[in-house]
Amino acid sequence: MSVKHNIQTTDLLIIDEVSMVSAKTFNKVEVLCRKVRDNNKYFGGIQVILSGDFYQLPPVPNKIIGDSGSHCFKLPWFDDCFPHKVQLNIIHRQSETALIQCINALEKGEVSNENVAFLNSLDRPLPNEDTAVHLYARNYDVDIFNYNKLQQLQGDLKTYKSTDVGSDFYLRKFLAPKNLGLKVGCHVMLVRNLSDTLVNGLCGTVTQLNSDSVDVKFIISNKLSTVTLKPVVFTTYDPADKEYLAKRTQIPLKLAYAITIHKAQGMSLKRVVVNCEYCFQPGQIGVAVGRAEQVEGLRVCNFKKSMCRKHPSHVSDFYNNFTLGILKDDLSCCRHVIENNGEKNDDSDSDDDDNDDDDDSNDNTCTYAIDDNFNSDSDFSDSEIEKLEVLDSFIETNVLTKDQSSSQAKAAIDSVFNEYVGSHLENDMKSFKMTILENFSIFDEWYQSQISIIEDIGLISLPEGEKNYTAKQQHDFFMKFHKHLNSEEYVNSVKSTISMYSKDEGTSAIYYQFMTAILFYLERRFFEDLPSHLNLQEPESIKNIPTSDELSSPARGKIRYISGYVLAKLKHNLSIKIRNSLFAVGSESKIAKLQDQMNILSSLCSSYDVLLNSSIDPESLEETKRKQNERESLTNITDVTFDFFSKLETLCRQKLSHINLVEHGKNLFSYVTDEILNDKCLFDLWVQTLTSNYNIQYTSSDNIHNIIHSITLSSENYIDIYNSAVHLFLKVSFSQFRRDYLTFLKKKNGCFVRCHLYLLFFPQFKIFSQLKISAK
Ligand SMILES: Nc1ncnc2c1ncn2[C@@H]1O[C@H](COP(=O)(O)OP(=O)(O)OP(=O)(O)O)[C@@H](O)[C@H]1O
Repeated sequence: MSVKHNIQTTDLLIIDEVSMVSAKTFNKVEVLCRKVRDNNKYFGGIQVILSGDFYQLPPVPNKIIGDSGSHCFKLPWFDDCFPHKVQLNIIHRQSETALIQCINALEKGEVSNENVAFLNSLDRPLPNEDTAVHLYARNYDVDIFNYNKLQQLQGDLKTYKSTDVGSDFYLRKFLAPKNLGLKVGCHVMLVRNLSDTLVNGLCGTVTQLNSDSVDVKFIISNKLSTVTLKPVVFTTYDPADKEYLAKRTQIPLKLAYAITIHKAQGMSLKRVVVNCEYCFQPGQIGVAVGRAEQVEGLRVCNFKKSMCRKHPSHVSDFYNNFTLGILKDDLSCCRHVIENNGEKNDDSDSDDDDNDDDDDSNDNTCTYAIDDNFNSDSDFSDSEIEKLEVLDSFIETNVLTKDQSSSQAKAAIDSVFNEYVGSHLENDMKSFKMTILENFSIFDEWYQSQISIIEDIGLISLPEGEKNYTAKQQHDFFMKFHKHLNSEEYVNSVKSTISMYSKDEGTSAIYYQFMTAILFYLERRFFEDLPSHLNLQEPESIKNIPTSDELSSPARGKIRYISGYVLAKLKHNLSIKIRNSLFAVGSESKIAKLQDQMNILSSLCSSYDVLLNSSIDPESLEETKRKQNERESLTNITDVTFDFFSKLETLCRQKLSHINLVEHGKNLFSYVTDEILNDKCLFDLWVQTLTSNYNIQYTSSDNIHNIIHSITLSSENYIDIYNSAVHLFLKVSFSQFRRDYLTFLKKKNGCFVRCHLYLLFFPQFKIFSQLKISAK
């Protein structure tokens, strides 16, 4: 049955676990129902019941589709559409008072010392712990636990390899694994809705492994049934370009000895081990502990009071304003007509009540992303997506026209985005790029207007038909272009365009940077043919470089912050490699090596609260915390690790100098990388750092061969991580140098406009190899 038919014939829609449904998704569902049913009542007149607990897990933000993860009740039309709210006060899953009280406290983030003592008392082995479900915050830990568990199970391992098409970025977000390793008797979970009874999240046991299918025993409606599962297609669809970003064909199963807390929300579990490490969301530990039915079947590991976060105040406000409202017998009170409310709701990207202004700009648009983020799998089958495309005829979308100017605009977006790949702004820029493409016409309008402004400036300053422009003509152009950049008209045009995409002040500055980079891209098109032998005055050395000891606490805090980012990024990359290798044929030694690297990286980090008690430099920690926007869950480095990175920072500042820039031009980055990687003192410090944090693991029963093997492996890993950590840190330093250099030129050099433009046009200082700059 098609999705469209389902929407047209539904009378009552029940949405459970609504705390995890974002405002953006919820809004799209409302618009879709209204448009498909061609009925102007909320949800096209479908009666909607929401159930859930907003003190449980909040929605997962998805930057790729511009979803900030706001709660659905923040939508401006929510109260109008849902006038009746009912609170269920009787708890049936648990009966033990201490447990119930503790779950409530955890969900609200108001944990008392008694609660802490109670939770700590639950860190003991369970009877039959082998049969318990283990809950973790991160997919990585879940996959590793399942991998180890399957290795321990008797029997032959069979690996089902997926068939993949598309980008790795999206492929790794599918719940169905790349390599599905199974043994007869293993515990698995269905990761796809296949029918009314075979639903996403259903657990069972493998009974037979066939060449291209798997037999699984499930309990369905209190009866045991064996089902043969064949591969199905998982897809991620890009509504802006109307194309698939990724497709994976795989048997819709996943090992289920461990699952994420997100996946477990809604379950009741008889025996459960909750691992609190890396819990970062408000309500997350409460949800995990709340899965247990009895204290007897609950183990809680690695709990710390500091992990309990409070929900934002709008959640408690929501409950404080709870009211049943006026309930009419015929329920006509629940079927409002939208027209009466001034067309409040459309499918603009607004996902909270601050964004009402956006509405007119996007009237009647409806795009929908099939979004496979880390805990929610697409429930649409492949053929259903094709059917969904039919809906486009109902809905006037801002679809990209394929005319030339639009494709040029897209090329501009791609080119500018590429400048940020690998930088700390990459994710933000990617998210903005996706947002633009979703609602392309807003950007395109701005883009076309800027083209005509620059063309005007060009025409005035650089007469058509001339082959070589004089220095005066070029100067004239640069000055006018610069004047435009600083004009109120330009600033307002960018601001108003951005405001149609986002109201979040935190991201606006970054988006502003993106739009201005687009302008430089446009300008560059005029100058591709210009002779590039302009003379530059030689600037003085940029600034004095402080030694590690002279660094101020904000500077130390910044080094901690950047190093934390570098290590987090390396850990993330490693976890992707490990997850992709699990169960791949012949990958055991590779996995062991990568896991060792992960342990080494972890040994360089520490949690914020541990650091606060142990660090000799609490001042710089405060600064790091401020830079991390009060988010203590981000990666922090130990004091010993700090010593290494501050030495690295000093070296970077010494090597990234004007003299080296003049000498090495566009090869500056690779020159400095080689120099630093070959610095013996730095490498010595690295080895000291690692050996003081990390011990090579071997047991007393290991023979000498095994011990030497471990040492060799660890030494290789030390070098691998050294290379990647230095390389990434240097990239960050390099972009900082670029910014400092620009500022310097702006202040000190009369030709700053020219430099400024060239520096921005030619990443990696390419232009300097062509310019005649001489060192003193
Ligand atoms: N009225 C009832 N009488 C007896 N048992 C009930 C009743 N309602 C629910 N239960 C039992 O309580 C347990 C929890 O129910 P349910 O999963 O519906 O709660 P929930 O509020 O959705 O929980 P959560 O949101 O934490 O997942 C289940 O085992 C269910 O069978």
